[in-house]
Amino acid sequence: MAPASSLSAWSDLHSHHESVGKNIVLKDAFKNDPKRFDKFTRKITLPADISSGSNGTDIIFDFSKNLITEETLDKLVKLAEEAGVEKKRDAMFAGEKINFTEGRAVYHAALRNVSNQAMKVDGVDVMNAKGGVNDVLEHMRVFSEQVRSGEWKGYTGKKLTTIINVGIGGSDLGPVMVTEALKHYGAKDMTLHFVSNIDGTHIAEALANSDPETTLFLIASKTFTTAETTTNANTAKSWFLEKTGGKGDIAKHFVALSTNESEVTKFGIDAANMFGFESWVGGRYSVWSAIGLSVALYVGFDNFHKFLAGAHAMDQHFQQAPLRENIPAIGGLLSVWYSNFYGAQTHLVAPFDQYLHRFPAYLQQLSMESNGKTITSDGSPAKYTTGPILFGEPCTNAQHSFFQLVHQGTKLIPSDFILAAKSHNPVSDNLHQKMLASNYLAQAEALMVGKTAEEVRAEGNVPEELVPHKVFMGNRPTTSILVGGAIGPAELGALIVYYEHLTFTEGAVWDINSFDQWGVELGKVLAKKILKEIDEEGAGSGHDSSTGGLLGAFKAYGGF
Ligand SMILES: O=P(O)(O)OC[C@H]1O[C@@H](O)[C@@H](O)[C@@H](O)[C@@H]1O
Repeated sequence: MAPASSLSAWSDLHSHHESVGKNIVLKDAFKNDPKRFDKFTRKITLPADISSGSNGTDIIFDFSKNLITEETLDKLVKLAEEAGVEKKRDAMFAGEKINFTEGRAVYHAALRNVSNQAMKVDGVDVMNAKGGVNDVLEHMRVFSEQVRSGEWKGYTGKKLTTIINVGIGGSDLGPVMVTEALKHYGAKDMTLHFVSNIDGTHIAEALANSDPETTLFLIASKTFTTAETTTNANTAKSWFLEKTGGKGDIAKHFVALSTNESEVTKFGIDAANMFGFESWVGGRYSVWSAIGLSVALYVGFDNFHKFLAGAHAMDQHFQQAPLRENIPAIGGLLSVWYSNFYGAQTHLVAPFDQYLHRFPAYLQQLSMESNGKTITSDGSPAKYTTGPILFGEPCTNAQHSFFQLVHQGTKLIPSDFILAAKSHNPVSDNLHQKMLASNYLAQAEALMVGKTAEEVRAEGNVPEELVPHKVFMGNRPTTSILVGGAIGPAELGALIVYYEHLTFTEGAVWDINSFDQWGVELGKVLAKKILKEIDEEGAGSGHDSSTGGLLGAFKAYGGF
């Protein structure tokens, strides 16, 4: 594929930005067009049998407070067509090896293919093959039901009620985020810990509160070679054997979620207690795979299945909807519009939902590990900016910390706000929910309308020198996502996949490989070398004076 900047739609968008885009005044656009909300809002309805309420849940994506006209949208769609977004999407769903730097298919959609459509990689039916998607799901169902019912017992015959997931990156962030998001559905007698950091504090704190007789360890690692995970897992194993006086049965208390059977058995976990997946599942897309076992254990397999089904519904929408109606494609194209034509560097995602408090952290890996790339498909550096810096926190908290910059800073920060119409906790007669919703609406409105100097003056009693400080520029774009019910497993699945395919669309336009992550390697290699040097005499070799100086100081202060 050609670099995005060589496409005719790209230059066309540049002229369009000059003549139209940069002059759009959103509040006027709304005044001039009473139908603007309808024109730029898209909706997906999830099937009733998987939705959190008794009717199918609508999820509304209101794109109308973005800096676009109908013409802009047409031109962005043209860009997607010229960049081959649909062709690339179809290649992904056909199991082609679109991860071209690793020679792999990108097939996480197969993991949530609950309608069991034929999906093949290299001619192999990944759904029904022995050890394939359906077999692993069945293994997860049986195991999660046994643990939840107490039929699966620890070595002294007790039910396992503490789950410690040991994993990092995609083998941590998805499970943490989803179990937090679905806490309302979680087993009340279960305690979950997610240990990821190599900082010994993380595993120590989890173990300090755990009883080896009732603890189940999930060692989650696609490769089973990640230093943090293998080290934490070994520490957990030693603790378990020590606490049980060598009588603890590893087979009853340790399972592995991985693609690497030989490393799993080397670690001491029986292959029968391994939940597998394939190399075509990228780490940041692995919550749908065996890596999601903690989710299935916590919320039950039926809910895990609904989670997959909600994701599948968004997959089908992405596959079938024409680009102009295609929700994730529009999200991705807007990101390109702001990144490449307005010079925006960031993408804020703020869920007005406490259960979604780890959602932005999850999306950081999804977006930035996927599209934090410079090199395009022909090996040359992109002549344009690529992946934005994604950040966020739940609201209303974020409003009281960094929203100052979003409202009055010098940067343009395209923002997504997410709200569920129904709360799982309608306390104080829904007062909290109404206040939450009023903030969700008010923030997007305030960012758009701003406040002029005249309006500040009209408030009265404002000394003239303070007027400029109280002005809000406004015209700051937001996308408002409204879940027309509560956020249950299916709704959450669909929301995640919206961001997955948004990220896909961005990468497809930018002509980069969104599916490798070579950028995480260099630091790992250097850390290995330095680890050895900590145990050797001196301050290492071949380092710059800063690294060498700090290494020496660390050893001196730390007593190493
Ligand atoms: O699941 P494992 O193989 O332990 O990898 C954990 C994480 O490691 C990082 O370095 C990246 O490669 C991530 O994409 C991955 O999710």
